[in-house]
Amino acid sequence: MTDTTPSNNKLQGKVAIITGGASGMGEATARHFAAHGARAVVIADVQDEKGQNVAASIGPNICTYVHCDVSDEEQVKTLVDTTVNTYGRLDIMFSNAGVARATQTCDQSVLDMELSAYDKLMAVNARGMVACVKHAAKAMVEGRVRGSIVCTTSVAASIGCPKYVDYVMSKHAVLGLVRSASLQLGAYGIRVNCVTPGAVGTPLLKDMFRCENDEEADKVVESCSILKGGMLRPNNVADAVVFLASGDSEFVTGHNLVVDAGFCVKVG
Ligand SMILES: NC(=O)c1ccc[n+]([C@@H]2O[C@H](COP(=O)([O-])OP(=O)(O)OC[C@H]3O[C@@H](n4cnc5c(N)ncnc54)[C@H](O)[C@@H]3O)[C@@H](O)[C@H]2O)c1
Repeated sequence: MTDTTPSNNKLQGKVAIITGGASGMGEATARHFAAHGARAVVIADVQDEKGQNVAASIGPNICTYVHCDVSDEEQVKTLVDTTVNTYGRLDIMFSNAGVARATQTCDQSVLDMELSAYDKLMAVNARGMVACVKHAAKAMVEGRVRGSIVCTTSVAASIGCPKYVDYVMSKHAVLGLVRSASLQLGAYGIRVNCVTPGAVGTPLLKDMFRCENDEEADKVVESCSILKGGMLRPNNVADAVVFLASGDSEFVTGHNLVVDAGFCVKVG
């Protein structure tokens, strides 16, 4: 008989990697994973001091920080190999690292697109994502783990924008990756899903919308929300990632879980 008792330990004993875990939604998810009983949470990021502080605050017995630039496949492979060597397996990959733009001077509209900036952004947001899915999946197949891979895309994957063409393209690419990978990895019992956050007041959003402070970021978040009476925060996205990472979504794969306070309904 299925146990229907609600559980706060949805990830008991699991080993997880979170890219972009030093900040924003990755950081919130690292805290949620630990609170849900994960045995090991490995934060991978390029912001070393921030990442080390987050890991220390969660607790060194559960959480560790590893420097990993996801645009470098070797670093991603080393991250996954080290995790498996240390903890014996990999159950969850939350591939979440991303950047809003690669240059401060250009908004990347079609007519003034800087292709060198496009290359840099795609190297993180698209190439980095596929490197994480590839190496996590290989470790899960080799370890015979029916794991869960979750990728962060964006509402930008479902709309066109007057600027940030490279960002919009990179997030469309994540949807294609998740759909193809879920099809190919289903044979091994590995699930691949994505989470689509709406506007959330993180450093990335502040950079994209050139917000000077939290109040300006909150205004952007509010203007993107049709659900009033609250503000979409990193924790709300982390709740969705816990669902996709845990047995609660045992037969969910190839899915795009939208957590956007209604933004997509409004625009589209
Ligand atoms: N904030 C939003 O409104 C929003 C909306 C939709 C989607 N997203 C997506 O959510 C994800 C998380 O972003 P966030 O909003 O929490 O922003 P954030 O800036 O707080 O976190 C992003 C993290 O990714 C890390 N990172 C950047 N480049 C990296 C690299 N090459 N290798 C490893 N780590 C790298 C950063 O150092 C940072 O810690 C991103 O993929 C972003 O595109 C954000």
